[in-house]
Amino acid sequence: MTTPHISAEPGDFAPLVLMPGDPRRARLIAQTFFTSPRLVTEVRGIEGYTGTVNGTEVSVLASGMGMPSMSIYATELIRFYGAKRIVRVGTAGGMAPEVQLGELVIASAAHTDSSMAAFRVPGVHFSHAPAFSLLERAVSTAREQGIAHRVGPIFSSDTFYSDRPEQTAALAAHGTLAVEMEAAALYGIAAAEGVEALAVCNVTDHLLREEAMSSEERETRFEPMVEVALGALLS
Ligand SMILES: O=P(O)(O)O[C@H]1O[C@H](CO)[C@@H](O)[C@H]1O
Ligand SMILES: O=c1cc[nH]c(=O)[nH]1
Repeated sequence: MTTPHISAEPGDFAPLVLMPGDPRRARLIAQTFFTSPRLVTEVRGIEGYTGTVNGTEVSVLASGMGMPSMSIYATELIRFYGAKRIVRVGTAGGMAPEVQLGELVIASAAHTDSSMAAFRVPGVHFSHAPAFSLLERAVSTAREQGIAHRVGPIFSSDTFYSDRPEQTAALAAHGTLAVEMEAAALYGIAAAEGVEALAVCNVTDHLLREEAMSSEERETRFEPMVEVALGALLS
């Protein structure tokens, strides 16, 4: 059995899955952290690998960019491949003034402008939240390993090139730490499907300041983020 977007066979994916947006980051994560990684899918260049970490099977699958793409891959992973815990390992732009490049943001909630949110529970402004168990373990791992991090709400946006500085200011004024483009969809799908999800993001630029990592740094500076994500997934 394969799906329209994943060519893996049943059993090829572990129940524990890391999801970066970027397929090259998926490959680098597998090469860096997994013992005996094997490629299990590469439809559309969206690479997925399964290997072991400290003897436990773990998979990584890129989500692509944006909530429609994340929704396709997360739904197929859960419904057809038995994923039970998914941790997004992404990049994000700082929104709150205190957020610094290179820090991790562990998302305790995800606001969104996605129209998908309006259809999740009709008539309700659905709250997109992670599994507390994953959140708690991620925070403990970051603390134990001395990894700079912040915990709080993020904004999952449908727009990368936003022309609405007033929206950024208002979100920051409401305690929003950073912006990315997938976490709310993952949290909504996980809630609907009865599985656990979390997003941990590396801050690679800042919307209020002229600061940004290069595209190479965005792709390669992921190790603290993955350590924290694995701490959450494997405990
Ligand atoms: O680095 P990833 O995980 O792709 O995450 C962020 O980067 C992309 C935009 O450059 C969006 O997918 C956003 O969510
Ligand atoms: O979605 C994203 C990701 C990184 N930086 C941003 O500004 N936006």
